[in-house]
Amino acid sequence: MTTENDAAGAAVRFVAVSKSFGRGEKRHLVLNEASFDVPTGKTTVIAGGSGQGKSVTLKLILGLLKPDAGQVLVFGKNVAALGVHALRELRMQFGVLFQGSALFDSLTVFENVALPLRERTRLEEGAIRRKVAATLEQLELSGHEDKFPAQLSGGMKKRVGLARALQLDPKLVLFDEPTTGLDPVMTREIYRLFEVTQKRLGYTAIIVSHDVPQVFALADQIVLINRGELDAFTDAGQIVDSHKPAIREFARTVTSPGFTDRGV
Ligand SMILES: Nc1ncnc2c1ncn2[C@@H]1O[C@H](COP(=O)(O)OP(=O)(O)OP(=O)(O)O)[C@@H](O)[C@H]1O
Repeated sequence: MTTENDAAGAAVRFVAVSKSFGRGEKRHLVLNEASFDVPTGKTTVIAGGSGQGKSVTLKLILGLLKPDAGQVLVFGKNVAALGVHALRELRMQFGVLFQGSALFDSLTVFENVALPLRERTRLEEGAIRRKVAATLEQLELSGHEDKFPAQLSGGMKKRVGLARALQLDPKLVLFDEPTTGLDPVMTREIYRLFEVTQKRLGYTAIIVSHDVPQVFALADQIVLINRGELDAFTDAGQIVDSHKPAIREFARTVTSPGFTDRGV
């Protein structure tokens, strides 16, 4: 039986989690007794084909969806069992960067990044200004404080989104397709800045991405989802050895020397 103490060392733990949508013949099983741990302070990449359950996995962690069976433990807490207040407290420790960057068009770069500090802390204006300036510098956005999102390139918008996600010093940062719409150069740039900030701040990162196999280079752990099956690996080379047929099938769709060398 799983207890909260078992989760020490794992920021997130999925214990035999099942999730489906629809009923009867239309029932669609997205996760079938899926289990994996997200190690604290490390980077876990979640990959899989379209519609395989990557975003559902993130939503279960955020408490936006509840499992049909099993448990999702975040920092040792069963997310589905938390009340509104406790869930809000838990989410205070999360940073989130989703596809569209979700910037407010009517706010400047500075105000977008300052928003979480204004809404969720009691910091004084001077402290807010110093903190935002420091983050903008880390993300190479100094000098752009007074611009509006419409004046920014796609890559800059993502950087502003990342700056905002990091404002509350999160312990866990969730990235859902952080490079959507970016060219390869900007994509590399975002992942470079991700690595810089993660090294500096030490947060646990979960990245959902289609940039396979490129994104595997960032991963301490790779979680693959295909046809309801989920398997976790510490090295891309191990994927072909999965005992789960649906995962081996997904590996066949991924072209990289790591796979082809192994005859997949
Ligand atoms: N609220 C919902 N109601 C019904 N079905 C849903 C709901 N959320 C997700 N699904 C279904 O669950 C499956 C997994 O969806 P999910 O968004 O997690 O896929 P994904 O792996 O993130 O795909 P993509 O890479 O295309 O974003 C899909 O078939 C989707 O239609």
